[in-house]
Amino acid sequence: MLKKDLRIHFLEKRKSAPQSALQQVGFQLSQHAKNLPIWDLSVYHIFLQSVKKNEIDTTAIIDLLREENKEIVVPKISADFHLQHFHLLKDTVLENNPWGIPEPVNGIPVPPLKIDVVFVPLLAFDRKGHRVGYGKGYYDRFLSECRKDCLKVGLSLFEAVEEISDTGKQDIPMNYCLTPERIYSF
Ligand SMILES: Nc1nc2c(c(=O)[nH]1)N(C=O)[C@@H](CNc1ccc(C(=O)N[C@@H](CCC(=O)O)C(=O)O)cc1)CN2
Ligand SMILES: Nc1ncnc2c1ncn2[C@@H]1O[C@H](COP(=O)(O)OP(=O)(O)OP(=O)(O)O)[C@@H](O)[C@H]1O
Repeated sequence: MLKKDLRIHFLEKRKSAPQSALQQVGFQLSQHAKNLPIWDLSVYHIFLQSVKKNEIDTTAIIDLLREENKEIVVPKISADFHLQHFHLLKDTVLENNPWGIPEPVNGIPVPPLKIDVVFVPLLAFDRKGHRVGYGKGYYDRFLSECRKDCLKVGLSLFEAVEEISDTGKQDIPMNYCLTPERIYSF
């Protein structure tokens, strides 16, 4: 299937998920995350839920990262479809952007090369670990700035589709995807 069709289909499907389910899924994914071989590292990047867009609630994963004493980094939209990245500290002030995504108001940027693990927001993914996001290329660009050995863990409400047919050179595949049902390794 084509990315644009998958995007439409799964955005629509996500609209009907109640907030309680998004919280429940977040908890299930955090339980799966405990079983991934990713815990010997230091710097973990995670997105903050947009309630408005019915995204997965990532609070349980953030709590897990805090328990494990990991450095936590979150994204902020910058110019030209680029992201900047800031530490999430206890006193970090967050403000919702126009898409309902909480973002740090300020901070010292963390270079992508310092990041060891990225939890990636997904609309859909396939059996090879390719992904579909909102289609603005924010994560495509960001992941291309990370180290080759940076681990990429997709978080998805829905199970894998058979194949995304229009993947290209700039698409960086995931190492793992977590869904409510299972862990996919690629
Ligand atoms: N929670 C969360 N944070 C994230 C992402 C995400 O998917 N989830 N991102 C993943 O990429 C980046 C932000 N990506 C975005 C991608 C698309 C649009 C977007 O649809 N913009 C529309 C305007 C829609 C409107 O006006 O309401 C547009 O530009 O046309 C916004 C943010 C970084 N932070
Ligand atoms: N590394 C890159 N540098 C510049 N442009 C890029 C890069 N990667 C992807 N793009 C562009 O970004 C746009 C969106 O790509 P794509 O359709 O793969 O979206 P997506 O992966 O669903 O989106 P996202 O990265 O926002 O989650 C495309 O027009 C693509 O050409």
